[in-house]
Amino acid sequence: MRTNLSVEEALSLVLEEARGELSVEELPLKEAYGRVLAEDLASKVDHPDQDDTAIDGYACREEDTRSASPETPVRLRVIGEAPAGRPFPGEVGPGEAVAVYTGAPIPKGADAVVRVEDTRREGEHVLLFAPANPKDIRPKGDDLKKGEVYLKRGDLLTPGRLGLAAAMGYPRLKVFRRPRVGILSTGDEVVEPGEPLPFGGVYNSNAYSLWGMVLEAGGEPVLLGKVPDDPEAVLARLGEAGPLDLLLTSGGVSMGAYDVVRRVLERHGEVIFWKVKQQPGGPLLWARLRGLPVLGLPGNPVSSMVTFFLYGRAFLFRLLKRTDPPYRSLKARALTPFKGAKGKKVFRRGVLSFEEGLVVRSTGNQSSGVLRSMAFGNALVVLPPDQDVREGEVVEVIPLTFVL
Ligand SMILES: Nc1nc2c(c(=O)[nH]1)N[C@H]1C(S)=C(S)[C@@H](COP(=O)(O)OP(=O)(O)OC[C@H]3O[C@@H](n4cnc5c(N)ncnc54)[C@H](O)[C@@H]3O)O[C@H]1N2
Ligand code: MOO
Ligand SMILES: [Mg+2]
Repeated sequence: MRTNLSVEEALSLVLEEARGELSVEELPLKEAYGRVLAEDLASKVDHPDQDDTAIDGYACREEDTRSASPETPVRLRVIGEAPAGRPFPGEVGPGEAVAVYTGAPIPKGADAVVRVEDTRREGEHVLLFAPANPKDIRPKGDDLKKGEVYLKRGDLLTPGRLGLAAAMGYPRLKVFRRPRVGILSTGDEVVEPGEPLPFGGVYNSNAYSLWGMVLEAGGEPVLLGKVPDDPEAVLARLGEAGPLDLLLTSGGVSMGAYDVVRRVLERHGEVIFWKVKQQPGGPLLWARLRGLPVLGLPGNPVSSMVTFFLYGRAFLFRLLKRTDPPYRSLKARALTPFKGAKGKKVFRRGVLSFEEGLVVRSTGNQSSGVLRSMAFGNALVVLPPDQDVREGEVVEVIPLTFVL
């Protein structure tokens, strides 16, 4: 077992275990939203499928219209119209125009369009008060070229990408199965919300914060309930869990005599590392139990969320072969001081906003037991070991919200 690792060493040991191949399922577009593509997608079509007009107006020959102005309008004969989806069957000759509507194919013979606002219709004719512009023609394949790959295996299906898959002609998509992530809460004092709270009890918040974080990361959370600080109970509950790709436990990984998770994993599994030089989340544990990767999250509510975000989420991204990184670092100006810690990388919670540049403020009380910092913070403020940040200094921040 390794111990007292840096964040970077710990992360690389976690990612090493994300080796499995997730099976693939094929889903209709709507159900594929928020899932991860398991195949590259080449467009089945050109879009537009021929040159079309970007504006409502008149398609004509640009050379006929060069002298058009409000004082010297050009008069063309209107020989027909082309609404979107109904191409004009004939050809535009000199001195002629076809009324076209946004998205309609450009009629043969025309090479420019004048916008309807710059014209006046007079029966069979139209007066042009400005020259027609070739730039208002969208060339064939401007958006999509048939055969070109626009979506890749590992791409998260965001709203724009789901629309893109539809635009390319796909009614169904092959996506990776969502990894099943067990969430086991430990602690004699932990009580489910809704039950009466005994003296010294605490409602089980970790299971629900983690439920949301697992979903957000593309996993399928499986609540395994709560077990007391008893090794037999922990093992028995795991035996009932069904197949999992990752197990999250919360609590029981620190130094206490009742910190049972660590002892169970030492005895019945293999602990890969325990303790990372970070705060919160210092007692984090990473183990294997009968082939199942186990992330032992510290019980404090902030610690369990921050460690899942940094390690569990990254593990799931790797398993899903996601092309987007699990998180991104930005720089922001601190508008409040942030306290570092000796020998540890520190992840404070802050509110990041844009006010003449990116700025970040502390969420207030930074204790690992104060869950409101995660409920109302939107970023982690990263402090290298032994460093405090003063008001006005530039600091590394990791947004907790979705950034591609
Ligand atoms: N002597 C030492 N004591 C502690 C150390 C240390 O290094 N030396 N580390 C501290 C740090 S840092 C953390 S973090 C915690 C981690 O403790 P455990 O993982 O063993 O967790 P527990 O002791 O079971 O619980 C800690 C805390 O969290 C509350 N908790 C637990 N589960 C839940 C839940 N599902 N929902 C809400 N809250 C939960 C629990 O009641 C405790 O208050 O250890 C420090 N101690
Ligand atoms: O690491 Mo503990 O997570 O500081 O409270
Ligand atoms: Mg403990």
